[in-house]
Amino acid sequence: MWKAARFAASRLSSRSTRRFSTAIPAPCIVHKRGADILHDPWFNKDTGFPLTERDRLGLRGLLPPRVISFEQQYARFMESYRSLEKNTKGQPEGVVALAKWRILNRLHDRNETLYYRVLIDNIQDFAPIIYTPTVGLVCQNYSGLFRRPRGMYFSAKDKGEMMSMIYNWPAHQVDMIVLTDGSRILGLGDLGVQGIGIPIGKLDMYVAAAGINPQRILPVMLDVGTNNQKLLEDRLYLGLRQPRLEGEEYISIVDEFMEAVHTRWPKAIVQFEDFQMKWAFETLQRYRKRFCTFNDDIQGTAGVALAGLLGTVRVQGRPLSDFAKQKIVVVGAGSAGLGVLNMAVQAVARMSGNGEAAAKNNFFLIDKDGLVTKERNNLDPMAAPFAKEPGAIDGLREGASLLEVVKKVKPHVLLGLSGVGGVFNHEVLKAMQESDSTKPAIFAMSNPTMNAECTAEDAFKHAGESIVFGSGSPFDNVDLGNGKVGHVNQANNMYLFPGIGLGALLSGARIISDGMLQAASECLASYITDVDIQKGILYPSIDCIRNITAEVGAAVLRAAVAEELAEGHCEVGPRELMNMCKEETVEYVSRSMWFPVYSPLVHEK
Ligand SMILES: NC(=O)c1ccc[n+]([C@@H]2O[C@H](COP(=O)([O-])OP(=O)(O)OC[C@H]3O[C@@H](n4cnc5c(N)ncnc54)[C@H](O)[C@@H]3O)[C@@H](O)[C@H]2O)c1
Ligand SMILES: O=C(O)C[C@H](O)C(=O)O
Ligand SMILES: [Mg+2]
Repeated sequence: MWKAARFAASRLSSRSTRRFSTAIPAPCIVHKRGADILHDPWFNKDTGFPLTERDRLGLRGLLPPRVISFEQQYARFMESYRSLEKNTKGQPEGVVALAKWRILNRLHDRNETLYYRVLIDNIQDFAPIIYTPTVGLVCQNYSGLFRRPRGMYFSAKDKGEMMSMIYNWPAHQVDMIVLTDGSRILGLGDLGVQGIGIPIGKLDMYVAAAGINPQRILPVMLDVGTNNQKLLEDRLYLGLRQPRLEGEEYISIVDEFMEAVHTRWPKAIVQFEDFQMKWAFETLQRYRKRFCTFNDDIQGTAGVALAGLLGTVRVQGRPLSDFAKQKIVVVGAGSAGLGVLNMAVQAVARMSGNGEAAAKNNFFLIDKDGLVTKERNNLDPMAAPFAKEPGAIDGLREGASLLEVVKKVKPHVLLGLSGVGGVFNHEVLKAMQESDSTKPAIFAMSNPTMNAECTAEDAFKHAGESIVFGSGSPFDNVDLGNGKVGHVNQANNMYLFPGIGLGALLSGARIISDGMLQAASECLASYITDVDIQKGILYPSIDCIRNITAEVGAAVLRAAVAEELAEGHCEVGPRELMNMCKEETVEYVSRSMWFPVYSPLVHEK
């Protein structure tokens, strides 16, 4: 439905933004003419070009004569989307999902203003298409789906060329870059160049949730080869047909890219996404003090999970300080699982005041070889701090199975970031009924849907109706009968990364500190009201993602100011940022968000 009120509000807010004019550009005047404008999705208004613009931009005769309003165009698109939904009813899920992705992608290719407007207004319906889970299917089928390029591709063959290549990007300013090497796409593994779908989807969320101007986003693929044999043998594969670079060769490519980006856009924020674990940690350590960068899978996920864990304590009706007493089993010792453990342990240490060593006691880490203990051969240095003394819990040996651990530990929380669908099987879920909590939490955070550790339905069916449930990809709420509903929370880093990026951008901080990330997580945790918490709701509805992002962005910005990292953005300097109270900061962040409306393309005479 057309959101007239919001439309009016956006116009009002863009007027009042003048005070801090940052993200909203002056009326956009185009230098292109005729068909070139119609083929440029940023400027194109399709049948919406008014007659004056048709006259002065050489468009007369290139369009049917009737001028259609933005509202009518919007309604027309939604009508075709709804009829596609109707016509594909009963067809296999994947076929329907890809058909929906195609219709949205065609609009994205043609008319960005209309695309982002329908995305923002229908985020609940469209996020599962442009983001997880459909984006996973899109990446898997990318070579077949490819029509037009989006973003930039830097390959191992471009070594030595990146500094000049970066100037091939047509936009003068870039604020937000999402970068992948395609090595761990969701739980789907190495998809090589096909992983570009992930940066595209994440940046769509940046536009929808954080109001980053889509002219200033850049999805990037670093193609250093692939170890996926099937892709290497696929004649349609569009990436380099060579095994992945390793060691120095690999890192020199990433170094060159980071230098090139920093040279052209020193203030751009680079989000690392879906890198295999070794490079995720290595690149984070290597760049986080030199560039404004973060790793979403390690740091964004950690913040969202921590907010969910704190919410769980509230659902149990206990004071937040009881978080230190929660026994938490983390399944998956990769970039995401270890990121969560690091942040959660720091939070416990802060709350209990007993230091990090003691804080680790209640956390248990399981990977593909079972319980991680100090007896593990070739113990990964990143996992080592969380390895248990063997026998620390009666009878639990190195490599104990998930079921054994759950039965012995009786955890308050079972949190999966393993990428393995169904690993929380019926037995494991049943064992959670013996948890020491009356309202245990089960987080099946792996993506996409088929990689979730369990389904929502199975969780409520086997672990009991009193559980709190979260999943990385969306599931429908579960009907428990007698009018009762098992609430499904989407525990996905989409609740934080847009606010982290936007807050960092507007603060003008040179780096993204732990304090800024902690502020983001705390802000999300406190967003939920006690009334929602009573219903097992840990995260707000995605429908209000812009409001959440404004709050999170403001929290990040204020943390940057408090740590004296903020250098300001555009005309808003550090002193002005410092003088803003909390409410003014939230207002500033909200008003800096770009909102899709057609801008005039010619000066009024
Ligand atoms: N919900 C979110 O916001 C979110 C964020 C980040 C990652 N994820 C998901 O988490 C998953 C893992 O991501 P990652 O970056 O940590 O991957 P990763 O490859 O770095 O780590 C995967 C870990 O799972 C372990 N594992 C594999 N099989 C297992 C099994 N049968 N039992 C227990 N552990 C097993 C591996 O040993 C490894 O430690 C992916 O599916 C990803 O989509 C979700
Ligand atoms: O992409 C997502 O939906 C979340 C996360 O970044 C992931 O890698 O699974
Ligand atoms: Mg990711």
